[in-house]
Amino acid sequence: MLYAARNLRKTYGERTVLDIDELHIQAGNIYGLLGPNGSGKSTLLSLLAFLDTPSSGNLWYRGNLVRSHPNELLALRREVILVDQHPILFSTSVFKNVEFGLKVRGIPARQRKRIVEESLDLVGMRAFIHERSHHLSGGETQRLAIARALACSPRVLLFDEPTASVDVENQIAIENIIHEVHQEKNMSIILCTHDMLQVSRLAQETIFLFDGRRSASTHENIFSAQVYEQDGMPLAKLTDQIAVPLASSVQGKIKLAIAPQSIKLFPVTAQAGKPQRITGTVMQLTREGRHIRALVDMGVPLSVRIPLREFTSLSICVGDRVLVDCPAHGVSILSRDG
Ligand SMILES: Nc1ncnc2c1ncn2[C@@H]1O[C@H](COP(=O)(O)OP(=O)(O)OP(=O)(O)O)[C@@H](O)[C@H]1O
Repeated sequence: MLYAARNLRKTYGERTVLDIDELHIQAGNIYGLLGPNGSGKSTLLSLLAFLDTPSSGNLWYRGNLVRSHPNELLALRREVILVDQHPILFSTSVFKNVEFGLKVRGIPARQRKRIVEESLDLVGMRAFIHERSHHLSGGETQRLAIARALACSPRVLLFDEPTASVDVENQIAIENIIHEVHQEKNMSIILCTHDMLQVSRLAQETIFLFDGRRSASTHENIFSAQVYEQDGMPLAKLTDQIAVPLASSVQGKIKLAIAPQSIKLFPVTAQAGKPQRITGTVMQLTREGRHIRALVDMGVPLSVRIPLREFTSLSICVGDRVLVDCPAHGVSILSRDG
């Protein structure tokens, strides 16, 4: 077991922002860490990277209880490296940025040069070795940060939204790097992201956080909504134009999740029939095993999971207008006072 945690809490003043009863993370896997904004993902990553200590509860790393003694934490930080979404680089050369961690570890100069070159090769950045790091683009900066982490041969790599601020080309490059590092070096990886598709492409396991707590199921399509009644039926208003039906009657503001597999799409020529059907545009279609994941823009983005056979008979393409049906049984209320 790589990590285990019990009753792990982080509080700021009166506010508990992370409250994890139980967590087990196996070595050698890629874990996707998902959750809406403010759900505690970065807080959990900081604890797992030993950059912060919990307010209460226990964390074990490779079977040993983690204590908040500075020297012990320092030793653990050599095994676990967090690649931040906005890496802080020294305003020197790419070479010196990657070399720094090796110098700190007392690696001799000739060996350092070889390791820096190999690490830059791994991320396709060897040609930038003498560039000033502050001249790099967002994607190159992220790849340099990965090379800097890899140079130190960590046992565990943690990524905080590695592709959030990069273009598609760099996103593909970074996903390939993560995949190769995992395959070739058998490194354990925890990847915090908002991108469900990225998780399905890269991760074997998923951890989902909601309001600082672990959630048993992976909620997607999370919205804040105002509940109202129409003809005695409870509806949740997502935007001025969009409302979805609820299975139970509640009042006020709520936070809800719409299960992607419950949503039905129809060609826009089909009769709308029910008033809750909404129109949207298909923005992206991706194969996920025996399913197709469709990203539909209906004013707000909606992720839809369609069995392959059903999708084939639908014959919809990217750019098509579709009718969207979100049945009440697929809408779960996550919290009141949304
Ligand atoms: N140093 C801090 N002091 C006070 N509150 C904090 C501090 N750091 C984080 N928080 C709060 O803890 C909660 C969880 O934050 P965290 O950054 O872990 O969420 P997240 O899931 O990573 O969000 P995002 O997806 O937006 O990055 C937030 O409400 C945040 O405001």
